[in-house]
Amino acid sequence: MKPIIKYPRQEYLARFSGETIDIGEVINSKIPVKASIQVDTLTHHTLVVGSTGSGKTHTVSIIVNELVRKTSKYKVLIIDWHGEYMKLINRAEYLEPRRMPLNIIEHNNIYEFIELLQDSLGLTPPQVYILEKIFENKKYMINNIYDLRNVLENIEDQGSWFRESRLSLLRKISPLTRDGLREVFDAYKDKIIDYINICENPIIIDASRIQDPYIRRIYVSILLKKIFKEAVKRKVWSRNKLLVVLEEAHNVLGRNNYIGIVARMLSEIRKFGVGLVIVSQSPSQLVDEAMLNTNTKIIHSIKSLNDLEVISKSLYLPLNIEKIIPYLDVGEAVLYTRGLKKPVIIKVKEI
Ligand SMILES: Nc1ncnc2c1ncn2[C@@H]1O[C@H](COP(=O)(O)OP(=O)(O)OP(=O)(O)O)[C@@H](O)[C@H]1O
Repeated sequence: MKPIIKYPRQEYLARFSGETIDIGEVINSKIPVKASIQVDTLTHHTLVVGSTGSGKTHTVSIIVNELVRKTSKYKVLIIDWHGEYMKLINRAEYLEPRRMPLNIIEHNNIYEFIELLQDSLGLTPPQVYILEKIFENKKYMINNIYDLRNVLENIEDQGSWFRESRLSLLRKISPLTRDGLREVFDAYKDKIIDYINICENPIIIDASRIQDPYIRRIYVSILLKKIFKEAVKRKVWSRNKLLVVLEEAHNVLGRNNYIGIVARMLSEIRKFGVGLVIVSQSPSQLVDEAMLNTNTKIIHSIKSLNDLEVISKSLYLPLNIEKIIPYLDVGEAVLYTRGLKKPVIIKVKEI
């Protein structure tokens, strides 16, 4: 049973510059005040955490809807892990992954592709070696994942270690070539960047349509890599910014299973106008970069001691706020963002 909790009388000391979006109200403040986030802060990344059912998806939807209502400066892409956003986002463009297929083998970026497979499929050094040798050999014309599978099936073994590693590599790659995935991983050219640029409304990519979470993770990682690389290479979102919502972020930014290229880009990507909203149930499972590189933090109710400890340490939370976090009601959260002197407890508004 929830104990009776006395919320502290809150002093709201804020100094914002530029445009802001309102996401709710400060609870128990001396005078009624809106809980706001500076629009410019969004490219400095946002972390939204909380136990299941605490209100994360709802809060992210409010941020997106308010942002789109307030300014046309941002494009929005939601990578929807569980397919929860469609009904919550105003005027969203909804896409299944097979309508946004990815060209996963890019010859000018082959080592990055191998690294990404290494992280997402858990490849061993011999398996990485085999992939490098295959791609370095001009004899093989590999344009898609099916060509790669063919080469792996037919390449001559150079000893027993090679055979063993080749076969287990084949077992890891084969799920990507299953029926129904051809449209997802076999694009001649990626359409995602052009689509983001022409689309006026928030885009939701419903990753949950890829049923196997192992393959979903690979799709999401490759999608993020494409967006980040494009931002760095062409500075496409330097003026028109892009907000990317990454649900269930521990799947690609998990402490023990992160995708290296995505984690590394967290600190860099803001310079190129891309802001991430990292959403997860468990902050303690996330790589340190996710805590360090997020300027805005929204913490819904958290029950686990490990998670509480990570949050308290990174925000220097005062004890009277820290001890309330496990008992916050659905939709209530601790907000800390640039422009606020100290974290405040808020009630996120209804949709
Ligand atoms: N601020 C709010 N005002 C009113 N209702 C809310 C608010 N926040 C969340 N809810 C309701 O609480 C329920 C759970 O919210 P939500 O799905 O956002 O939680 P969650 O943390 O994303 O859960 P999960 O981790 O399971 O996806 C939903 O029915 C939602 O409509």
